[in-house]
Amino acid sequence: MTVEQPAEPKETDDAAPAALGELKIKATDVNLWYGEKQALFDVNLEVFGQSVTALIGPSGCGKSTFLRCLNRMNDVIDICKVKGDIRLDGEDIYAPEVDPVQLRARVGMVFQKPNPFPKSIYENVAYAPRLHGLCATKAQMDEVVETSLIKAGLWEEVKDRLDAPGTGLSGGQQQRLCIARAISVNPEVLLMDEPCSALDPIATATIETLIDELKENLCIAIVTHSMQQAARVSQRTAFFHLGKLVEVNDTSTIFTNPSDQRTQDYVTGRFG
Ligand SMILES: Nc1ncnc2c1ncn2[C@@H]1O[C@H](COP(=O)(O)OP(=O)(O)OP(=O)(O)O)[C@@H](O)[C@H]1O
Repeated sequence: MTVEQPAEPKETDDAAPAALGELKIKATDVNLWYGEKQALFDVNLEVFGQSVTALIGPSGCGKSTFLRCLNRMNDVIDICKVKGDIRLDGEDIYAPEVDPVQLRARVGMVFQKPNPFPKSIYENVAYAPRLHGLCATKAQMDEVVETSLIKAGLWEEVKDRLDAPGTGLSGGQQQRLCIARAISVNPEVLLMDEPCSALDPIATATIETLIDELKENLCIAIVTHSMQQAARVSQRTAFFHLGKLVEVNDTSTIFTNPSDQRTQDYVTGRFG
């Protein structure tokens, strides 16, 4: 993947209420191509801490592609080229000196399909802290594993079987295990790409409650196909269409009084 910087990054004109917390990520003029095909066009978006930003829009509009720009997961796609400027706490995440592995410890990700490693529950959570050398002793690691599982709302269900395979858990438990794995290295941002699409309504409700709790200490960006979910879990919503960010605003405004007709049509179910 190659990355080019725009000559003069433009300011975005999003005004965000102070209640959303500090500006965490600022994406300016992001354009992205898969080979010859352009998938993102001049996307400008600010993401704030201690809040949830939902990315919505019809299938193929670029939501997941944009989300993957935020922790450089697109780097692994050879044909992918990103142009633009993305800053985390003011630092350019595409700068040559930035190590993508370190970046992904700060900006964790949870995927659509729960994907625990074929290892024990304990080892799933311990993997990243070990990779990053965060724990000097077994006792410290035990504490990180327990704390992460508590924060992910899974501890009570698994504390007596930490050596059992993570893949043996139910789908909803596996997804919470993946969340525990992602938060085990204390990320500042958590990216969630349709985290509930493979789950039943009860497991979905559990994850949504968890998202609400996690946002107290985390900046969360979530891609969702469910407008009900976006309305339930997010404070801000960004509507994408054909690779463009059409509008972003507080969630209630997007759902009740959007400024663009395309947003109106999408949130009222006229297309998508
Ligand atoms: N690895 C890839 N190689 C080539 N094209 C891709 C790749 N990933 C995505 N695309 C294309 O980029 C565009 C945006 O895809 P993306 O998955 O980001 O959309 P999306 O809004 O998340 O869609 P969905 O809601 O269906 O998941 C689509 O046209 C898709 O076909």
